[in-house]
Amino acid sequence: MISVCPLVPMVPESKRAAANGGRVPLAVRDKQRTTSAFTGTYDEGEICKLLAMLSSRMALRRLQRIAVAPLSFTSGATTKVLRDMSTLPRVYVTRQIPPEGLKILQDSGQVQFELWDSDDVPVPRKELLQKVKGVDGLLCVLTEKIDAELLDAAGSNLKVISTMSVGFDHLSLEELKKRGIRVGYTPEVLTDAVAELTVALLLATSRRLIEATHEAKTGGWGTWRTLWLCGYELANSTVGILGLGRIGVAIAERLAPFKVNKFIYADVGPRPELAKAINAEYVTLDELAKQSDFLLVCCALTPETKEICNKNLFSKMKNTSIFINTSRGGVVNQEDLYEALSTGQIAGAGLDVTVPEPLPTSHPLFTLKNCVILPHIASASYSTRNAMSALAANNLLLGLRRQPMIKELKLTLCSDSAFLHFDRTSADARVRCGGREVGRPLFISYPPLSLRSRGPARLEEEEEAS
Ligand SMILES: O=C(O)[C@H](O)CO
Repeated sequence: MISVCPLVPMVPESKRAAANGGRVPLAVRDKQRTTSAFTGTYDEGEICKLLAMLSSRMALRRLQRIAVAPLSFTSGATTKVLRDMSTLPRVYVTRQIPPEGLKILQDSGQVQFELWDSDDVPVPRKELLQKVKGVDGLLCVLTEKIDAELLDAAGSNLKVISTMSVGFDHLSLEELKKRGIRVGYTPEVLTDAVAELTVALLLATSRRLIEATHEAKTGGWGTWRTLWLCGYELANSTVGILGLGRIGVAIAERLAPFKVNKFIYADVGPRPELAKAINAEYVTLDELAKQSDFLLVCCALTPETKEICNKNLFSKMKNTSIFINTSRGGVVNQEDLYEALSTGQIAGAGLDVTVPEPLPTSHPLFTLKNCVILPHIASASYSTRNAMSALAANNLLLGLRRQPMIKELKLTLCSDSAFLHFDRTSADARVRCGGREVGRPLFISYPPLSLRSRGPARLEEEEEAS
C-alpha cells in the first residue's frame, strides 16, 4: 500500500519542521517487522523525487508491502543538524557517486564525509588506505577491494560498509563478520536495467549486430546475400538460466514474448516460487549446457561458482548455442571460452563482465567476431544508477544509526565456524547449522549459488514458509 496522504499530517510538530527548514521527517516501514526501512527528512521536492524513484515496477511491488509512517527521532535528528560537524560520524565515499545519493548524505546532517571526487579513475589503493583511517562508515563501489588490509587500516571505528552494487565479491565477508561490521548493498533497484541490457546483449550477439554495423560502415555490404550474417533466433528456442533469481526471472519475462519455447534453469536446488513465474524447469548443470540454445549466466561469483563455466560446460553445449554473461567475469574461465568460440564449439558469446576489468584491448577475446564485449554496463541507466546511489546512501545512514538497513547482507557465523550469509528476501530454502535453522541462504539477484558454507552447515530445501 502506498500511503501518500498521511504525508501532510506527518508534519507532526510545526516547530520540528521549522527547525528542519520546512523538511518533513518521513519513514517507510516494513509492515511485518515494524522496523524503519527508510528514514530521513525530506522537503516536498525530495518526497516527489523519492516517490518517482520508487515508482519503478519492482519498487512498486516492494511498496505494496510497506507503509509510510511518521518517523520518531529517538536520537534527535534535528539536534544532529545543529551539532558541531566535527562530532558527526566520519564517512569516506570512494567514488563520485550519482547525485541522488550524495544529496542524501549531504542533507542528512548526520555525517561528515569525504569523497574521492572522480568517477573516471578509482581511488588509488594507497590513498584509500590513508583516507579510511578512523572512519565510522564507508560507501564504496565494486572496484574497491574491502579486505583485511583495508579494515585494519580503517581501525575499530568502522561499523558500516555500504556498497553501491548488488554484487559483493569485492567484500571479504568473513573479515567483515569477524569484526562485526554491517554491510549494505543494492539489489532490486537494478533488476530492470540489468534484465534489459541482458536482452540487448543477447540479441546483439545472436543476430550479429556489431559485426553487421561494422560491415555496413566499412564496405563489406555487397549484394543482398542468402546466408550472410545469419544468426540464431529466440522463437522456438530453449533458454537456460544459470542461477535463478530476480534478474533471471526479469530476463525471462522479457524474452517470453519472443516466443521462447522453454525456460530451464540450474541452481543449487529448485526454486519453485521463482520458477513458477516463468514456467521454468529445474535441470542439472549438464542438462542446462546440453539443452540451452541461449545460456544466460545470472549467478553470483563465489568460491563455488568461480569458473563454473569452463571447458567441461562449453564442451556439452550445442555448436549453435549463444552464451551470455552479465553477472561476474570470474564465473567464466576465459581461456576455455576463447577456445570454445574460436573452434566453433559454441556459436557466440556476449559478455558484460570480464576478468580483469577493463579487459586489455590486446586480449584474444577481442579478436573474435563471435564475441561481443561490453564494459560492465548492465545497470547503467541514469535512473538505476541514481537509485543505487540513493539506496547505498540510505543504507549507510541507517547503519550508522544502528537501524535496519533497507538492504543489508545478513552475515552469520555459526558457533561451529560454519559461515553463511543471508538475505531476508530469499524464498525457497532454509539453512540449518548443527540441526538448528539459522536462516535462509542469501538469494539476491544472482542467487543461491552464492551460498557459502563450511563445516556442518548445509542447505535444506523446504517449502516456502511465508
Ligand atoms: O554488482 C552490481 O551492482 C553490478 O554489477 C553493477 O552493475
